Amino acid sequence: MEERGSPDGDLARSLQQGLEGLETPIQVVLSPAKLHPMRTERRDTARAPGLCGVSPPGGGPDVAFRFGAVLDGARTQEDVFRASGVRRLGELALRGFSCTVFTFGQTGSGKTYTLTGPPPQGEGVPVPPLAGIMQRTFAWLLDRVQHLGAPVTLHASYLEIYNEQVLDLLSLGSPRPLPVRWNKTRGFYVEQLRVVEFGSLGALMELLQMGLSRRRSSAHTLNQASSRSHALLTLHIRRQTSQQMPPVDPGEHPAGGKLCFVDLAGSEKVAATGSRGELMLEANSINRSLLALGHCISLLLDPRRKQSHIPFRDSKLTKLLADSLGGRGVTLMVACVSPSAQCLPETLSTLRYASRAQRVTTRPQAPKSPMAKQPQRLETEILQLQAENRLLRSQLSQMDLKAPGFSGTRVAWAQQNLYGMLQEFMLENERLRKEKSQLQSSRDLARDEQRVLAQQVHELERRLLSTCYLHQPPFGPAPPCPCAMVPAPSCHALPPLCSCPCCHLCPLCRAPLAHWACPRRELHLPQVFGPKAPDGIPPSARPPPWVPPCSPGSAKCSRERSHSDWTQTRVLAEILTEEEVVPSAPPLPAGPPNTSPVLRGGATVPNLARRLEALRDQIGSSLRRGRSQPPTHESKRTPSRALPPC
Ligand SMILES: Nc1ncnc2c1ncn2[C@@H]1O[C@H](COP(=O)(O)OP(=O)(O)OP(=O)(O)O)[C@@H](O)[C@H]1O
Repeated sequence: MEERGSPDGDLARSLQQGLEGLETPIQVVLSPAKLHPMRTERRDTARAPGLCGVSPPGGGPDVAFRFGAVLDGARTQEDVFRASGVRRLGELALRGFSCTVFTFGQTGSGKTYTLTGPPPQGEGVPVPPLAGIMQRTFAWLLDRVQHLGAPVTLHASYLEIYNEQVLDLLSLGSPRPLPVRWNKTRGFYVEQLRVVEFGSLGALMELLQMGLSRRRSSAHTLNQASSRSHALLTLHIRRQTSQQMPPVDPGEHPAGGKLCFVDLAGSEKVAATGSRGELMLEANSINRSLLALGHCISLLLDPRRKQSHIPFRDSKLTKLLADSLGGRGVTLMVACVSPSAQCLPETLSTLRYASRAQRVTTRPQAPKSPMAKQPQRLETEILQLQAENRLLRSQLSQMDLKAPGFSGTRVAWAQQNLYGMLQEFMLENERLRKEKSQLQSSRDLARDEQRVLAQQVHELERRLLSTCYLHQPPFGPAPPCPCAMVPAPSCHALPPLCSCPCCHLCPLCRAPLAHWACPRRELHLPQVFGPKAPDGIPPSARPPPWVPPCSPGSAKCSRERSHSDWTQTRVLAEILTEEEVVPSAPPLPAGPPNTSPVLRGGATVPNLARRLEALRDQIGSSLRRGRSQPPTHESKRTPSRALPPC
């Protein structure tokens, strides 16, 4: 059953339609207490849905009030639960809003009864299930949570404001006063308040029972179980996502939606209740805080309220209700009045209070998380993609119509042609790849051959010089053979000249000759083959003396190596080494400068053949000269050096 004009029909609907952030009035429902045997006389009747009229005590016309819903005393608790709109607040809390339900009215008007049912029947006696709005909301909420797609974590805190002190009704030890603090993100909050996680209705009911049994209540004339404190039970609702769920620190309120039930202590005339002593002190404290609340509500009604200061700091109650009244919360007020004629002045006062309160507006706003924004962003993206899709489709259809050349046959022909071309390119590519690999292996082979030849040339040069030295009288006797010296490593292309270590030394400076590195060789060579340089070219830039003269541009100089050159080189090497030489490679193309081995005098591979020819001539003439001259003393002593026997 749902009352017309109730919050279920107005507030929540407008919020769901995306009016978030717009000014939203506090919703008020009127709930007269059931006729009590002690209090009879009269009852106010609801003349029309949401409308109620009260006859003033001094007579005169009825005063009419309109609220979201008016529930007469014949209604059951289930009716009240359904008509109050509290379920819609629960929905909003699940969506991240901060929602508050508070009962207001004079003492004994049924505030506690409306929220939690009859007072506890004793310590340890369980709270009856579904006794009041709170239990019904708990049951509904936990059922709702179970049917949500995403997991939800639920926490509860429960406090009372007694004599202007905040006490934790769920504290593990005896409750002690807690400070109320403020910061920019949370607003007012109670420091060190215990926040308990629960996962079942039973667990929540236990928390409720614990709080109710601790809450201060006393008996006075108008109520046998009068609450002496304002009680605030808050459910913290947090819908989990995979990314966000950091653990809640002890004493810290979890972020997310909130559903807060506030059972205000009733205003009372001390004379009427007969309160004395501590009861009177409690009554004064209750009245002061309710006055502060009324003052804030009056100021919030001021259209210039943005400029005016709202004194929320005047009491603990107004601090903790600040967000519900003037902030971003959604608030439902259940005004409770007694049908008793004796209470008419208080009833009128309550109705006026409630009437003002329902003109107070808030700007409900759920905290925005990146995940909460995601659905909106995705929706926008989908819309953009759909628009792009439409545009492309229309362009495609226009292209088909405007371009007759793109007929089916032509397209098929073009496709076939392109396929054929592609195949050809692939074959060509394969051919080129094979050719490239052959050229690379040929190049590697030629490089190896080049290296072997260069080593052979070096070795022959060394032998030639050694021979020349031993058979030239101007050099005099050869130095003694330093056989004790460690021989230099032999060339890998040619075997060592002989086993004698002297053969591995420069005959002029005695430097090791494994790589033909005598630094003074250039100085000695002209003396061996000719004392004078006719052209004046420095020895380092001059070709070796055994290279046949070659005029620039002559055919011999420019010609490339022929097969006969390679054959001669091999034959010469085999004559000298008496061993088979590695087969020759085909003539080399000129390679990049840094890859060619740089031989003495800048000679490269094309010169090798000429140099070998010259070497052959020189060795032949040296040997002939050596045979015609008598051996020296040294050569007699060390005949192996005159002509290395290899
Ligand atoms: N609708 C109702 N049906 C039956 N009994 C009711 C109803 N409303 C209130 N009562 C009874 O009236 C008495 C006073 O109610 P309640 O304690 O809820 O008043 P209250 O407004 O909370 O008072 P206080 O401000 O002093 O705490 C209780 O005994 C309660 O059981």
